[in-house]
Amino acid sequence: MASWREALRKTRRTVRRGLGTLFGGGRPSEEAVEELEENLLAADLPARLAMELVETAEASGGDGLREGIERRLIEELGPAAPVSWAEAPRPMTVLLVGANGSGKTTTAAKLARRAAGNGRKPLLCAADTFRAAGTEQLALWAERVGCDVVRGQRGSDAAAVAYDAQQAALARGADTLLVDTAGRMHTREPLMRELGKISRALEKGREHAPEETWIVLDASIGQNAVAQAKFFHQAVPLTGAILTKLDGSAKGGAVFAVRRELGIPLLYAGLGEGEEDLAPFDPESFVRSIFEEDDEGV
Ligand SMILES: Nc1nc2c(ncn2[C@@H]2O[C@H](COP(=O)(O)OP(=O)(O)OP(=O)(O)O)[C@@H](O)[C@H]2O)c(=O)[nH]1
Repeated sequence: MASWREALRKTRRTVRRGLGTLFGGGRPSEEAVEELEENLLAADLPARLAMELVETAEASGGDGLREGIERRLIEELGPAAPVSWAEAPRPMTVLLVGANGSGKTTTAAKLARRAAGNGRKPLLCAADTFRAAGTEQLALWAERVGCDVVRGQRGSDAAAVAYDAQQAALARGADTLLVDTAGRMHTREPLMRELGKISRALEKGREHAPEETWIVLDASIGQNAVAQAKFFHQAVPLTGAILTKLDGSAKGGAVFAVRRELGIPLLYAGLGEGEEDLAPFDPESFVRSIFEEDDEGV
């Protein structure tokens, strides 16, 4: 599995660029503090938070500055909120939603693998009825992670496919249904309404379903992910967020806006394209990987 440090290389470089001796002890120079401010904003930290850290640096005598900043940021993210697969209800349905290409299909497969690794019996549902390729891709992933998949006909009703998959899960004794939906632009109202329809179809099939509705957000779009997620939240109440492609993004600071403004737990982070590259979101590993010097001194 990709490590946090490896994955957050781009964000770390953005944050640490040109900081020289800022974290080396000694009173920070004005230039170094200015550089810090620019870097934090470039890494897409919310401006409010960046200002606060700059003030901390200005007031600091230098000693323990990095540790102080890290502590503040870890506190800002709040405690980790890991998914407890052992304690989660059985059966459980998880609806995955998000924009085009945000990483839903890949994440669905990664989650199936995790669920299976934690003693559950997952079933994947391809409720993307727009693109045959989308369904095909999930089927390939399912094979790779050794999980069954239920798919609908192209052009069929996504809500009906999800309903049938839930019945199939009950019939086959699968306790964790992961429903992969088609990617959609948050501004396309009919498509957003379809999410509500899928969710209601699941509830019709089984009371309390879907137990979870998780949004899959692409970290490379930075804080724009927040606005996007708010539209989805209106269409279907979200219970958690997964941030993908942190490894390809220099805008990892967006995590703070996502956490604070959405008010839903950050469950997992996508740290690579492989089936194992999904890590329970860990505020401490995240923050430390951004500020700690790496082997190349950056
Ligand atoms: N580097 C990296 N790439 C990722 C991650 N998650 C997904 N991807 C890549 O992002 C691309 C899109 O992923 P998909 O899973 O197909 O996205 P999707 O949301 O299902 O796409 P649509 O169904 O078309 O909306 C693929 O090339 C994935 O390999 C991640 O955490 N890190």
